[in-house]
Amino acid sequence: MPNLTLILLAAGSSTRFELDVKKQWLRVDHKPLWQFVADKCEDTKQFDKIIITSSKEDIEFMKNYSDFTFVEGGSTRGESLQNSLCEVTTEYVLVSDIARSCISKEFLEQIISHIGDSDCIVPYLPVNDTIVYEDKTIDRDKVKRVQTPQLSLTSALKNALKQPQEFTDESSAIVANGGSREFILGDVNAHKLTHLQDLKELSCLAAPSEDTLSGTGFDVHAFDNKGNMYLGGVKIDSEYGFKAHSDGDVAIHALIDALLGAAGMGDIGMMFPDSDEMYKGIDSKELLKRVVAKIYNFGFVIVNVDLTIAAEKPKIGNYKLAMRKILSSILNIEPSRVNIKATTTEKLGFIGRGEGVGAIANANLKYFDWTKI
Ligand SMILES: Nc1ccn([C@@H]2O[C@H](COP(=O)(O)OP(=O)(O)OP(=O)(O)O)[C@@H](O)[C@H]2O)c(=O)n1
Ligand SMILES: C[C@](O)(CO)[C@H](O)COP(=O)(O)O
Repeated sequence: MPNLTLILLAAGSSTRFELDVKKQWLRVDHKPLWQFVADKCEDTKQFDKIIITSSKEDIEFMKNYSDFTFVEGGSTRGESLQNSLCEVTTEYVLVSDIARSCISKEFLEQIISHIGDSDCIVPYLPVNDTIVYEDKTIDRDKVKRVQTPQLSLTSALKNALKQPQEFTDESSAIVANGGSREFILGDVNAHKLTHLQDLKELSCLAAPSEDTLSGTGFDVHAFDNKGNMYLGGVKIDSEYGFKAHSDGDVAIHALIDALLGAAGMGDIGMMFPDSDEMYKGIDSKELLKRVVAKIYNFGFVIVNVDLTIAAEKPKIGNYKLAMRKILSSILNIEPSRVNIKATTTEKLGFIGRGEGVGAIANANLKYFDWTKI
């Protein structure tokens, strides 16, 4: 095995992709795109270590999927690279964009076979179109479309990145610092996923699995003799509220846990710790909105939810339709896919004694089907 670390840059915000789902979280069968790429690279058995840079909000969730080394990225590709390089101890480092999702084993091996030939080995594609630069047609044979992965001498890359300016690829930084670069022929399959239409160029990506993922949630809150009462996002006509760190909307809390459960994203306490003053008295609809945004960002769509509110008091019947409407608008699904049920506990237990309210929720998710756009 060469003395080599792989850095996969995946901390971008996917802005130009223009969908709720971040491109790194599109599913290829059941794997997120970033894991699909990383597993494929790992299968080559060429790397001492594989580092994945990721944004702060994605990193904890990524750790649930695999054992790669995860490093928090920065606000630019260059910053993300710098952060990852701190973890590199091998003589050479291969850097690639996670967005170059169809790089093949053969292409990786081809690049690695040039190890030591230069400070940086750079794949490129020739340009076949006429190129006009500032209204002047220039010699296209002198123009190259630079790709990743790029193979660098780690010390040369670390030194090059000490320069103050921002570079769009590794080789430009190394050359600007007086280092050497060798171009090798690139691969059309290393096409970068930037815009939606790029998906058409990435034929290695299998459609997402059609699995339905199901989650449950359960929560209880005791009554408090003061405050407002909210249930299912609706203000209830009541002289008392709930004891809670937030507004105590037990139905939304159960729903959040059902959604997080279906997505494999832990629970409400992990996401919004009740030790955090930031969430004191917070409107639970706000918490639900944040969870829903993450669910869509991470490549899921919500199929339906079903909520049961167990309460001796207050009576829920007159509020069910309002709950259905408000929750469906937050979940971004049809009201018909949000079911609200209410029950008593036949005067049994703390609910029966009228000490508080319990709620159970179920949520079903599917993977966002990017093949249908
Ligand atoms: N702060 C950043 C910005 C980008 N990248 C990574 O660098 C690669 C190239 O960036 P690009 O394809 O432009 O991805 P995004 O930055 O996510 O896209 P956009 O510019 O549309 O937001 C991607 O794999 C991206 O995840 C990164 O690790 N850290
Ligand atoms: C490094 C790179 O992939 C080479 O073409 C490219 O510069 C990075 O992509 P970005 O869109 O500029 O972030």
